[in-house]
Amino acid sequence: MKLEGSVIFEKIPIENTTSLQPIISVRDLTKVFGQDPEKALELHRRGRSKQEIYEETGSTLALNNVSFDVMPGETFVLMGLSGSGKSTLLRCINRLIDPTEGEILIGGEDIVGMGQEDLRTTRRRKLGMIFQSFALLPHRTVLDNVAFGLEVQGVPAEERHAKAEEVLQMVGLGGYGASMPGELSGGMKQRVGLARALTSDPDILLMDEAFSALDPLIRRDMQDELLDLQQRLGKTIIFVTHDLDEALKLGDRIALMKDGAIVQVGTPEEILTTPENAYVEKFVADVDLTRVLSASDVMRRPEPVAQCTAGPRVALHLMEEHDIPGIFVVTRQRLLRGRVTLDDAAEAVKKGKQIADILITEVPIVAPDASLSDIISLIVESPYPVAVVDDTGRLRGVISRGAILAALARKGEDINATA
Ligand SMILES: Nc1ncnc2c1ncn2[C@@H]1O[C@H](COP(=O)(O)OP(=O)(O)OP(=O)(O)O)[C@@H](O)[C@H]1O
Repeated sequence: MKLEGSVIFEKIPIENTTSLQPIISVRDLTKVFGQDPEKALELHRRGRSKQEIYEETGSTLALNNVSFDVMPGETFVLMGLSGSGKSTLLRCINRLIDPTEGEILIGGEDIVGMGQEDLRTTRRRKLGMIFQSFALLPHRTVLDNVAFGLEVQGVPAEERHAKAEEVLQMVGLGGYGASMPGELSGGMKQRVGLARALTSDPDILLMDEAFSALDPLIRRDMQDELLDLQQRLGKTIIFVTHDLDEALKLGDRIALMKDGAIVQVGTPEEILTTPENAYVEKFVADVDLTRVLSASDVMRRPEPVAQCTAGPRVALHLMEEHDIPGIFVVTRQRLLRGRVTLDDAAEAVKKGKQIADILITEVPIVAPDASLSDIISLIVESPYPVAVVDDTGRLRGVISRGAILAALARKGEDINATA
């Protein structure tokens, strides 16, 4: 048996995503509300602010040169304060609002220049929309609400009801088809909204503050449900929210908006740890990092210390020399067998045992993507550093109590350093 730390911790090749085409491409999108968009745009090109443009023309520059791509299967969150342009941007994507300038490609098709017939087809086949207000028809049953889109398309009753029943099951509302919307709680109503958007099996879900009207607990349930659905169905989601916690929880990437422009696009971690300007920094200042960081963010990569055949005396010497509190033993670079502490090694030397004889096998193990808030008590209570092991059994890293504090302090410093 060999004692190895992590000589083998080469980077795992990340799935090659460069060949993927974006499912949504937004380029230089601008929207002016009001009588005089030309004048407003001209002032905008001359560098006038949103406020100045409004004062001079009475028109509102709601979107200001917005560009971004969304990849298939991604949850892309539009976040920002009230009035920053999130809803306008979302509604331009399905053309509930016509942009003033710019380009939006959905699956390579230009939706801005599309005629009404093609637009209807694209909306039906590719885009599902979910609103904060649920927008259910109060005098129709849940089943008929969910089947409504199919009914409009002329799908026969039996077929559309079967499909509606299937999606109701999917969102956890099997058996509620005969209920009326008024009999349902807010969370259930929003499940109906979700089911209705899913009936036509669109590639893209556009969600506008979809959970904002719900009680906090129900809201959390719905967020979990959405993550679960997304995992199962692989939809592309554009999710509008003004709530940073929600954005951090749901978003693969987040676009932070201000005054109609995107101020930063990045993963939740990038937004938190490398804010591009003072506005983003202020926005994320109060975030609880333990909820965002995962085990792999705070773990220390284990170093190889010795061959197992060297015996406990060598291990003891190396551990003392390098101030290593303990070693994990890894067989064939994969299987975590357990752990030897400095005391154990000293004991083994005294008794002439082999390291293999004194392995502690009940080592706490966590997954690399476990959130720090979920594992923090385990780490604090564990007498040993916790092992981070991936689903192939490979030891990816080690988290000690000190490592958490160090990581949190480091993230804090990173954030301060970018001020
Ligand atoms: N139909 C409209 N006519 C005129 N101005 C509008 C219209 N819709 C939105 N606006 C303005 O455009 C700007 C962006 O509004 P938008 O609703 O997109 O922001 P938001 O970030 O979604 O805000 P909220 O979270 O409050 O909905 C705001 O200044 C708003 O007043």
